[in-house]
Amino acid sequence: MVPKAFSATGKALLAGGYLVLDPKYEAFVIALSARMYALNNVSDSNAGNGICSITVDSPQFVNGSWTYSLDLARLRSAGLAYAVVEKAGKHNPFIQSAILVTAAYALENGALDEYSKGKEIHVTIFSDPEYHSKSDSVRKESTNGSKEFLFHNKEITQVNKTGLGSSAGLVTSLTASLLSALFSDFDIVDKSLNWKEKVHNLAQVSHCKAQGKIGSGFDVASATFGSIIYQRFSPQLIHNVLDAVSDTNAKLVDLVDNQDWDMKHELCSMPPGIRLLMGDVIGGSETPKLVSKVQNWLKEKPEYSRKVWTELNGSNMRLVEALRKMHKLSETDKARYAYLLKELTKKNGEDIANSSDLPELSQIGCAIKDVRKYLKVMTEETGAEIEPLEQTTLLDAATSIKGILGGVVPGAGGYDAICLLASSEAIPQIFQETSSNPSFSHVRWMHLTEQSDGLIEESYSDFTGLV
Ligand SMILES: Nc1ncnc2c1ncn2[C@@H]1O[C@H](COP(=O)(O)OP(=O)(O)OP(=O)(O)O)[C@@H](O)[C@H]1O
Ligand SMILES: C[C@@](O)(CCOP(=O)(O)O)CC(=O)O
Repeated sequence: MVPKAFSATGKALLAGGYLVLDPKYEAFVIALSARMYALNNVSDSNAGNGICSITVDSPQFVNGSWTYSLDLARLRSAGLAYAVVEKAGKHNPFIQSAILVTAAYALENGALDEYSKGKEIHVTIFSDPEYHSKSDSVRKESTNGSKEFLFHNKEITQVNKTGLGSSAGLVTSLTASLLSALFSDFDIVDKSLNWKEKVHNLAQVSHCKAQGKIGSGFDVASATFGSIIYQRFSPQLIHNVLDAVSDTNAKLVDLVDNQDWDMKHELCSMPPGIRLLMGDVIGGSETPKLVSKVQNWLKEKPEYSRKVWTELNGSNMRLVEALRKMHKLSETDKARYAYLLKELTKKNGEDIANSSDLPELSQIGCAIKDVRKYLKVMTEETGAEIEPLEQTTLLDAATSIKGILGGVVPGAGGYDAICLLASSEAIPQIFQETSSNPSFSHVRWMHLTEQSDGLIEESYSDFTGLV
């Protein structure tokens, strides 16, 4: 087998936090250039017959190696939970789950038979620098200089995360890498083979299993499909598979290959010349606490909360529509488009929202203002710090800088990050202005760009010197 490398993207949920948990509403997820990579290799092993060994190495972290033995006979008779064991008893729920679920799918499709004679699959994981805090780390680059990673002197569980969805990227790229080692016809480019959908479905199941809950799945969908308008699948689909014990493998294959997931992942990207600027805010929030406060509010005030959500959803959709219109204009009227971009570098978001002569831009600015207005209502109503005062001050300060259309707290909100829409041309000027502005002293601009594709195949040789 020729070794292959796959990568999946990180994410920012620009619009649709909380609402995305309900299949009624749509959300806008931007895929970001922080990628998680999974490189595979298959070799003969000296393990006994009927045992397949899968090792996953994550060399950027101390103790980052997990080896699982798959007893294929037990896998058939007793099911997955009893047949996959990490040799040293080490725990990485996301890696274990991806192996378990992918192996069950392969077993049921006869793709593990060849491995029963003792073969070893080896996967090496790399993650781009923006996923984790940089403290106490050493940079290393590949021989051709095209990849550069941080090597930490701590275990993965001890390194601070930046909230870009490392587990979703890991599960998605690892699933692709394993499937590519197991199925000779694995191909994510040829759409007719549906492999990308299969990676997505398997990764959703694995991610839910590892987390012990069924989330909205927007992070796995965007890690696979890229920047998208996302509408979730029915949680019952995955419930049924996770609940089944003895007949899981057949149910899993049916879920992955035959069921209608009835979800939306429609490609949607930023208009050219407008960029998403992510600021990592020093501090942090606990998403589950915020979510549970919001859920209490939905129960306590069902009618009022629905009204607020209807308004918030309307604002989210106006933002998506205004961005789409700009995109279209960039193709149909290049001169007008260039003029708008020039004006954006000269004006701030507050002025733009009030500019009747720039309706294309002011629609974006007004939609962002409305999104924030309703997130603020939710903040006050629920007591969850979704857009807390400190973030309001920061976003207002950003909206008064030339070149910035406006910004929001991404995802569940809180103190983690801010997400701004800015003119690409104005970025250097924005960096300069904010570097001397005390309002931004605790903001670190992340070096990220928007990605249209989520899961892609990488060139293996780009990692020479690192593997
Ligand atoms: N490079 C990696 N190597 C090995 N395991 C990893 C790696 N990156 C992430 N993981 C696994 O994912 C876990 C982190 O997942 P978690 O869902 O807590 O964070 P996240 O996905 O980055 O955050 P968020 O959902 O808030 O964006 C780690 O504890 C580890 O089990
Ligand atoms: C609150 C929620 O809607 C978004 C959480 O997003 P993030 O983890 O803050 O990026 C939860 C979810 O969709 O799983």
